[in-house]
Amino acid sequence: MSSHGECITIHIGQAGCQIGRDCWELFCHEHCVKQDGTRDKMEVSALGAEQEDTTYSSFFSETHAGQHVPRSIFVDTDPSTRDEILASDWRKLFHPESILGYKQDCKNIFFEGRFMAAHCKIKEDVMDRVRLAVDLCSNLQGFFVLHSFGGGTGSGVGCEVLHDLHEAFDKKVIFQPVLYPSHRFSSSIVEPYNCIFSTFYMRDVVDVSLMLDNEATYRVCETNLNIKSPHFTHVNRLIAQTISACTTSLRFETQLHATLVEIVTNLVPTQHFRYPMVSLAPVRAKAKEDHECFSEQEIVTELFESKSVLCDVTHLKQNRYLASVVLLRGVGSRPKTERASEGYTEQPVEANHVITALHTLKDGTHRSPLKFAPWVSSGFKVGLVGVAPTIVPADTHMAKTGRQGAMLGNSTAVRQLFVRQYTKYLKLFYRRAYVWQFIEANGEIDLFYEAREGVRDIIGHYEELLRQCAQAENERYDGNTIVKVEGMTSLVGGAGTGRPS
Ligand SMILES: Nc1nc2c(ncn2[C@@H]2O[C@H](COP(=O)(O)OP(=O)(O)OP(=O)(O)O)[C@@H](O)[C@H]2O)c(=O)[nH]1
Repeated sequence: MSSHGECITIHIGQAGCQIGRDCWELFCHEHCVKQDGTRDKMEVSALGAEQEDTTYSSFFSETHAGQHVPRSIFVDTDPSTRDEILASDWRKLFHPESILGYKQDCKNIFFEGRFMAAHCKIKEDVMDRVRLAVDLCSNLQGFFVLHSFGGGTGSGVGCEVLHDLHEAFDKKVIFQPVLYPSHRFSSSIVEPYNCIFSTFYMRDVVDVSLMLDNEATYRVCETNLNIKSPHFTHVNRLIAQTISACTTSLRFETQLHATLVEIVTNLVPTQHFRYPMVSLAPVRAKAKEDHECFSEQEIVTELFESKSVLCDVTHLKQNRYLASVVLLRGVGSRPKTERASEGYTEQPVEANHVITALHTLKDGTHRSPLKFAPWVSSGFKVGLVGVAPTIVPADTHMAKTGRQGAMLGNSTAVRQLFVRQYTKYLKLFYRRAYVWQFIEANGEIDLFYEAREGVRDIIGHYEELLRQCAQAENERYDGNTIVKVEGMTSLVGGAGTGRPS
């Protein structure tokens, strides 16, 4: 039994399942679970203090045979995802019936996904597996539902599953890491339709949508990991590392608690603003492995820099944070003169240092201070775990560091993602381009208008919030950007950030 309560992960569609596989591979390495699901006793005892830590049972259930089974469900309409998992080295890890595959994909169409979910028994199958997984929990915390908004399965099947999940377990947290379609790296022309429908239909059934996109993740792979032309393997490993950093306080004994409920409570001031971005730091190339050590101050500062954020937003400093959750893990930094072999003793990350670092960032004395909405007085939730991050052996690009942090930041900057997809949607819909395919897949033209209005409302809430911030700070909102009364500095200007007409 887990002291924190259990979490069930659901991976939907190709992107959700592929990233899910990488997440579980990493979790297994972190908790010394081997490919066949047994725990490596030698590795566990080498970890010392971690030996007694059974918190990992929040993500793994243990059978009488000593097998550790992920509390997870994989579902894709395309049969190849299931076949790939069952042919991989990790096939013994997963319960075979928790990997669901069907006959054909959803052709990139949201309504096809919804139709298949209802008529091919997909959501019944998923909910059956969910109920079985819930029966194995003694104190379920909630669900992680990982999928993309660009494909038909991730969006359409995801939407149906989330509605059922919300209805059946309305008291449990639903935490949704979302791969939002990105500016340049889209794989289909109808992604804006899928994305706007998903954003609209899932807005009331999920507690938190953690926004990630391929564009920013590719950029971090290129700039921080020095990978010349990254592909999904690299991107997925980085996303898995980020999700791992976001869940450490749920899987390890903590020095400072951050349960799923606490994370959501602190992060979401109102239901309108529940789209935090996420960042990971430090992310360094292997070649720099022994050349840097990281203090709490450095990690915290880097977490709030736009180069560390895994969704493609600009003008971070000119936007406003509503809340943020900082999750740090690791042992002491490794100054060059104090290598382990030379009597170096491990010091856990210090809670006081982290909190001081956060306040320095906020109080205006820092070289690039953070700006919160004027009525937010504290704004930080901190979680700490004294276990160093792990890199999977196959990852030859990322340096192993003794410490790592993730930041979930609820910022008005996220509005840019909605605006970009909304603008693309309007351009396509103005010409009624590709609409017939959505209608043929059981969509209705009215739903296009409804979704458009719904997402416009979401964007409108962020704009109203910025207007209120401007008023409270004695600045001026000019209908599109906010300008300083003195000095006329643009607050939210920049390409792709304005509101579409
Ligand atoms: N990071 C990452 N993105 C992916 C991966 N596979 C697909 N994507 C992105 O996800 C979006 C498409 O979603 P998919 O998950 O492939 O599609 P699906 O949900 O399976 O839907 P259908 O193919 O229509 O059944 C595109 O923006 C792709 O660029 C992956 O393994 N990793």
